[in-house]
Amino acid sequence: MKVGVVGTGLVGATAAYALTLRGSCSDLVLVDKDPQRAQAEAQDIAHAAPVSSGTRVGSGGDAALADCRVVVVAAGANQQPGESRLDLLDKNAAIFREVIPRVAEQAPQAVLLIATNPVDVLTDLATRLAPDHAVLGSGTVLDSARFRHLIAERAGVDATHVHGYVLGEHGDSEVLAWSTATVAGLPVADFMRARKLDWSEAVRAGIDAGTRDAAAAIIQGKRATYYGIGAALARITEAILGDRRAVLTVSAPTPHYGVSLSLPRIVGARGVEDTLLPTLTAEEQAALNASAEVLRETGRQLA
Ligand SMILES: NC(=O)C1=CN([C@@H]2O[C@H](COP(=O)(O)OP(=O)(O)OC[C@H]3O[C@@H](n4cnc5c(N)ncnc54)[C@H](O)[C@@H]3O)[C@@H](O)[C@H]2O)C=CC1
Ligand SMILES: CC(=O)C(=O)O
Repeated sequence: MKVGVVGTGLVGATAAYALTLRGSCSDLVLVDKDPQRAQAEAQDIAHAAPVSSGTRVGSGGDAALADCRVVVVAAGANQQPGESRLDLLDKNAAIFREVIPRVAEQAPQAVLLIATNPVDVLTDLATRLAPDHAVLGSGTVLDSARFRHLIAERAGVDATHVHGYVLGEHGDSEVLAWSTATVAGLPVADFMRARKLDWSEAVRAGIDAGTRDAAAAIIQGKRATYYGIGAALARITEAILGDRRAVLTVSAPTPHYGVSLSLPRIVGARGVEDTLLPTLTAEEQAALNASAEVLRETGRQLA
């Protein structure tokens, strides 16, 4: 149950911390182009292990990734205030062309879990660079969590009892699939009506903006996001290690759309085990088609 994290900046280190606190794996190895950074993060996180899970945490070069079952890739630049995720494409694609073949060689059995942005386009690229590996991206797992959190606040219930999927790009064109949203098993609109809670257009618009613009707002306030994605990466990793068949909106190559994007998928030992096609309204489906086109167009710029 060994996991590697490549790129131990804010996202990679926070994912490693979450994996350690949750006891997701027995061994964790941190790798970065700055070995001192990886070593220092590993030391710091290792000090959380005796008071949490006992996970063995270390660092090393690429060779330390041998025997990993999952490698989380969070290497690369993050957004500056005002930048979109797609603006990161050129620099992070260059990093991936260098990093992914090395990771694939050192960790031949690993599922590669991509976090670096733009995550959908880089999931496609990593799939091409590591054709013998299972590859998936964190996709909209984080966005779906943001969506659920905001609905839960309005509904006044525990967010773990709220479900709902964000589909398509992890980015500006993402689709909040309201028709999939439920609270305690009820369609969200029915729940709100039954509880006499405000479910006006303005409330829904606020949830849309709060989900779609969350990253920009957090980056404006503290320059980066990392706690939400750290927990999401730990959750996806656990689904793979434990063959949990968890339903998560991860990103993966999707022949129907000709690109990697997020749909609800069953995640297990081989990464994506199956893809679910939710019944969407005509409006949601049109928005998903448009989101796929944004990603296809961005992918063409890369080719
Ligand atoms: N998928 C998602 O939902 C999210 C994705 N991200 C993305 O995660 C990525 C990382 O973000 P942060 O950790 O905030 O950035 P950061 O700048 O804190 O860390 C990036 C790390 O990558 C390392 N790195 C760069 N080139 C490398 C190479 N060739 N080999 C190994 N390591 C290398 C750097 O040394 C640095 O430690 C960004 O692309 C960011 O946009 C961030 C939040 C959410
Ligand atoms: C930065 C980013 O992709 C996010 O927080 O959603």
